[in-house]
Amino acid sequence: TQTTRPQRLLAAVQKNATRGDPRSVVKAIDQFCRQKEWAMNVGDEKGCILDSVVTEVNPATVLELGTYCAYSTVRIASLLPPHAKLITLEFNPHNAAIARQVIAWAGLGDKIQLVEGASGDWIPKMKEKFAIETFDLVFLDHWKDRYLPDTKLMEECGLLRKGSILLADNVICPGTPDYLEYIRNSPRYKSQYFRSHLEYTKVEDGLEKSVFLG
Ligand SMILES: O=C(NCCCCCn1ccc2cnccc21)c1cc(-c2ccc(F)cc2)cc(O)c1O
Ligand SMILES: [Mg+2]
Repeated sequence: TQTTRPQRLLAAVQKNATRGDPRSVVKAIDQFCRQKEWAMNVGDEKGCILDSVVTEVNPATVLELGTYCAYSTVRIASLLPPHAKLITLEFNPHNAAIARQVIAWAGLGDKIQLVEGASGDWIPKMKEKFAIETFDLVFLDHWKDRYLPDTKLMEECGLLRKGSILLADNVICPGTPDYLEYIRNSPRYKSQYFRSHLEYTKVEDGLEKSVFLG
Protein backbone atom coordinates (compact mmCIF):
# COMPACT_ATOMS: atom_id res chain seq x y z
CA THR A 1 0.00 0.00 0.00
CA GLN A 2 1.04 3.61 -0.64
CA THR A 3 3.10 5.33 2.06
CA THR A 4 2.32 8.89 3.22
CA ARG A 5 4.69 11.86 2.96
CA PRO A 6 5.23 11.95 6.75
CA GLN A 7 6.10 8.24 6.64
CA ARG A 8 8.64 8.88 3.85
CA LEU A 9 10.07 11.81 5.82
CA LEU A 10 10.47 9.59 8.92
CA ALA A 11 12.17 6.90 6.81
CA ALA A 12 14.66 9.53 5.57
CA VAL A 13 15.42 10.52 9.19
CA GLN A 14 15.93 6.89 10.23
CA LYS A 15 18.17 6.30 7.20
CA ASN A 16 20.27 9.50 7.25
CA ALA A 17 20.28 10.92 10.79
CA THR A 18 22.22 9.72 13.82
CA ARG A 19 20.13 8.57 16.79
CA GLY A 20 20.36 11.09 19.64
CA ASP A 21 21.72 13.85 17.39
CA PRO A 22 18.96 16.47 16.93
CA ARG A 23 20.91 18.59 14.45
CA SER A 24 21.44 15.57 12.17
CA VAL A 25 17.65 14.99 12.29
CA VAL A 26 17.02 18.61 11.23
CA LYS A 27 19.63 18.27 8.45
CA ALA A 28 18.14 14.98 7.19
CA ILE A 29 14.64 16.48 6.96
CA ASP A 30 15.90 19.59 5.13
CA GLN A 31 17.82 17.39 2.65
CA PHE A 32 14.73 15.21 2.09
CA CYS A 33 12.54 18.27 1.48
CA ARG A 34 15.04 19.93 -0.86
CA GLN A 35 16.02 16.84 -2.83
CA LYS A 36 12.95 14.59 -2.71
CA GLU A 37 9.62 16.11 -1.57
CA TRP A 38 8.52 19.53 -0.34
CA ALA A 39 6.93 19.45 3.14
CA MET A 40 5.55 22.20 5.35
CA ASN A 41 8.40 22.34 7.90
CA VAL A 42 9.55 25.81 8.92
CA GLY A 43 12.73 24.86 7.00
CA ASP A 44 16.38 25.85 7.15
CA GLU A 45 16.13 29.56 6.23
CA LYS A 46 13.29 30.51 8.62
CA GLY A 47 14.75 27.89 10.99
CA CYS A 48 17.85 30.06 11.50
CA ILE A 49 15.60 32.95 12.56
CA LEU A 50 13.73 30.57 14.88
CA ASP A 51 17.07 29.43 16.37
CA SER A 52 18.14 33.02 17.07
CA VAL A 53 14.85 33.86 18.80
CA VAL A 54 14.95 30.67 20.93
CA THR A 55 18.57 31.35 21.90
CA GLU A 56 17.77 34.98 22.78
CA VAL A 57 14.65 34.12 24.84
CA ASN A 58 16.25 31.05 26.47
CA PRO A 59 12.76 29.90 27.51
CA ALA A 60 11.89 27.59 30.42
CA THR A 61 8.39 26.94 28.98
CA VAL A 62 7.54 26.71 25.28
CA LEU A 63 4.23 26.05 23.53
CA GLU A 64 4.28 24.99 19.87
CA LEU A 65 0.97 24.99 18.00
CA GLY A 66 1.37 22.68 15.01
CA THR A 67 3.87 19.82 15.34
CA TYR A 68 3.47 18.18 11.89
CA CYS A 69 6.58 15.92 11.73
CA ALA A 70 8.34 17.63 14.66
CA TYR A 71 11.01 19.43 12.57
CA SER A 72 10.63 22.73 14.48
CA THR A 73 9.89 20.82 17.71
CA VAL A 74 13.33 19.14 17.52
CA ARG A 75 14.97 22.36 16.31
CA ILE A 76 13.63 24.32 19.30
CA ALA A 77 14.15 21.58 21.92
CA SER A 78 17.79 21.09 20.87
CA LEU A 79 18.46 24.69 22.00
CA LEU A 80 16.59 24.64 25.34
CA PRO A 81 18.29 24.83 28.76
CA PRO A 82 18.40 21.56 30.81
CA HIS A 83 15.08 21.64 32.71
CA ALA A 84 13.05 23.53 30.10
CA LYS A 85 9.79 22.02 28.83
CA LEU A 86 8.24 22.16 25.37
CA ILE A 87 4.57 21.31 24.87
CA THR A 88 3.63 20.73 21.24
CA LEU A 89 0.06 20.36 19.98
CA GLU A 90 -0.87 18.30 16.89
CA PHE A 91 -4.42 17.86 15.57
CA ASN A 92 -3.78 15.04 13.09
CA PRO A 93 -3.22 11.67 14.83
CA HIS A 94 -1.20 10.23 11.91
CA ASN A 95 1.18 13.19 11.93
CA ALA A 96 1.40 12.95 15.73
CA ALA A 97 2.44 9.29 15.48
CA ILE A 98 5.21 10.17 13.00
CA ALA A 99 6.28 13.17 15.11
CA ARG A 100 6.67 10.98 18.21
CA GLN A 101 9.09 8.75 16.28
CA VAL A 102 11.11 11.71 14.98
CA ILE A 103 11.32 13.11 18.54
CA ALA A 104 12.44 9.68 19.84
CA TRP A 105 15.09 9.39 17.10
CA ALA A 106 16.46 12.81 18.11
CA GLY A 107 16.57 11.63 21.75
CA LEU A 108 14.51 14.58 22.97
CA GLY A 109 11.60 12.70 24.52
CA ASP A 110 12.28 14.01 28.04
CA LYS A 111 12.07 17.69 26.97
CA ILE A 112 9.01 17.44 24.73
CA GLN A 113 5.39 16.66 25.54
CA LEU A 114 3.31 16.01 22.42
CA VAL A 115 -0.45 16.50 22.91
CA GLU A 116 -3.06 15.43 20.36
CA GLY A 117 -6.05 17.71 19.81
CA ALA A 118 -7.28 21.15 18.79
CA SER A 119 -5.81 24.38 20.18
CA GLY A 120 -9.24 25.77 21.04
CA ASP A 121 -9.92 22.76 23.26
CA TRP A 122 -6.48 22.45 24.85
CA ILE A 123 -5.41 26.05 25.55
CA PRO A 124 -8.02 26.48 28.35
CA LYS A 125 -6.76 23.26 29.99
CA MET A 126 -3.00 23.94 29.84
CA LYS A 127 -2.59 25.36 33.35
CA GLU A 128 -4.32 22.51 35.14
CA LYS A 129 -3.14 19.64 32.90
CA PHE A 130 0.55 20.58 32.62
CA ALA A 131 1.20 22.64 35.78
CA ILE A 132 2.06 25.61 33.57
CA GLU A 133 1.89 29.17 34.88
CA THR A 134 2.74 31.08 31.69
CA PHE A 135 4.65 30.41 28.45
CA ASP A 136 7.95 32.21 27.83
CA LEU A 137 7.72 31.43 24.10
CA VAL A 138 4.84 30.39 21.81
CA PHE A 139 5.56 29.20 18.24
CA LEU A 140 2.41 29.48 16.09
CA ASP A 141 2.48 27.15 13.09
CA HIS A 142 -1.00 25.57 12.95
CA TRP A 143 -4.19 26.53 11.06
CA LYS A 144 -3.56 30.08 9.89
CA ASP A 145 -7.11 31.20 10.79
CA ARG A 146 -6.53 30.04 14.38
CA TYR A 147 -3.54 32.32 15.13
CA LEU A 148 -5.73 35.27 16.14
CA PRO A 149 -8.46 33.48 18.13
CA ASP A 150 -5.85 31.37 19.93
CA THR A 151 -3.75 34.42 20.82
CA LYS A 152 -6.84 36.06 22.35
CA LEU A 153 -7.61 32.76 24.12
CA MET A 154 -4.08 32.58 25.57
CA GLU A 155 -4.49 36.17 26.85
CA GLU A 156 -7.85 35.31 28.43
CA CYS A 157 -6.50 32.13 30.04
CA GLY A 158 -3.60 34.04 31.60
CA LEU A 159 -1.00 31.98 29.74
CA LEU A 160 1.02 35.05 28.70
CA ARG A 161 3.09 37.22 31.05
CA LYS A 162 4.80 40.59 30.53
CA GLY A 163 7.66 39.66 28.18
CA SER A 164 6.19 36.45 26.71
CA ILE A 165 7.25 36.08 23.07
CA LEU A 166 4.93 34.97 20.25
CA LEU A 167 6.69 33.80 17.08
CA ALA A 168 4.34 33.18 14.14
CA ASP A 169 5.24 31.25 10.97
CA ASN A 170 3.68 31.91 7.54
CA VAL A 171 2.43 35.43 8.15
CA ILE A 172 2.84 36.11 4.39
CA CYS A 173 2.41 32.65 2.80
CA PRO A 174 -0.19 31.17 3.29
CA GLY A 175 -0.75 34.38 5.29
CA THR A 176 -2.46 35.38 8.53
CA PRO A 177 -3.88 38.84 7.73
CA ASP A 178 -6.27 39.16 10.67
CA TYR A 179 -3.52 38.09 13.12
CA LEU A 180 -1.02 40.59 11.66
CA GLU A 181 -3.58 43.40 11.74
CA TYR A 182 -4.38 42.70 15.42
CA ILE A 183 -0.87 42.09 16.71
CA ARG A 184 0.70 45.06 14.87
CA ASN A 185 -1.98 47.53 16.04
CA SER A 186 -2.54 46.29 19.59
CA PRO A 187 -0.99 48.46 22.34
CA ARG A 188 -0.42 45.22 24.25
CA TYR A 189 2.23 43.93 21.80
CA LYS A 190 5.50 45.13 20.28
CA SER A 191 6.00 43.37 16.92
CA GLN A 192 8.86 42.82 14.51
CA TYR A 193 8.73 41.18 11.05
CA PHE A 194 11.58 38.89 9.95
CA ARG A 195 11.45 38.68 6.17
CA SER A 196 12.40 35.30 4.69
CA HIS A 197 11.06 32.75 2.20
CA LEU A 198 8.52 29.95 2.22
CA GLU A 199 10.40 26.80 3.20
CA TYR A 200 12.55 25.35 0.36
CA THR A 201 11.26 27.95 -2.16
CA LYS A 202 11.92 31.50 -3.43
CA VAL A 203 8.40 32.64 -2.49
CA GLU A 204 8.30 35.43 0.11
CA ASP A 205 7.25 34.49 3.63
CA GLY A 206 8.35 35.55 7.10
CA LEU A 207 8.09 35.23 10.85
CA GLU A 208 6.39 37.80 13.07
CA LYS A 209 7.93 38.11 16.53
CA SER A 210 5.73 39.82 19.12
CA VAL A 211 6.41 40.65 22.78
CA PHE A 212 3.37 40.68 25.08
CA LEU A 213 3.55 43.88 27.15
CA GLY A 214 1.04 42.75 29.80
O1 LIG B 1 -1.03 24.82 6.85
C1 LIG B 1 0.09 24.92 7.34
N1 LIG B 1 0.32 24.51 8.60
C2 LIG B 1 -0.79 23.99 9.41
C3 LIG B 1 -1.10 22.51 9.12
C4 LIG B 1 -2.34 22.02 9.84
C5 LIG B 1 -2.24 22.27 11.34
C6 LIG B 1 -3.32 21.51 12.08
N2 LIG B 1 -3.08 21.68 13.51
C7 LIG B 1 -1.95 21.33 14.14
C8 LIG B 1 -2.10 21.60 15.48
C9 LIG B 1 -3.36 22.16 15.66
C10 LIG B 1 -4.06 22.60 16.80
N3 LIG B 1 -5.33 23.07 16.66
C11 LIG B 1 -5.89 23.11 15.43
C12 LIG B 1 -5.25 22.69 14.28
C13 LIG B 1 -3.97 22.21 14.41
C14 LIG B 1 1.23 25.39 6.49
C15 LIG B 1 1.04 25.48 5.11
C16 LIG B 1 2.10 25.90 4.27
C17 LIG B 1 1.89 25.98 2.80
C18 LIG B 1 1.17 25.00 2.14
C19 LIG B 1 0.98 25.07 0.77
C20 LIG B 1 1.53 26.14 0.05
F1 LIG B 1 1.37 26.20 -1.28
C21 LIG B 1 2.26 27.12 0.70
C22 LIG B 1 2.43 27.05 2.08
C23 LIG B 1 3.34 26.23 4.82
C24 LIG B 1 3.52 26.17 6.21
O2 LIG B 1 4.71 26.50 6.79
C25 LIG B 1 2.47 25.76 7.05
O3 LIG B 1 2.69 25.73 8.40
MG1 LIG C 1 4.51 26.78 8.86
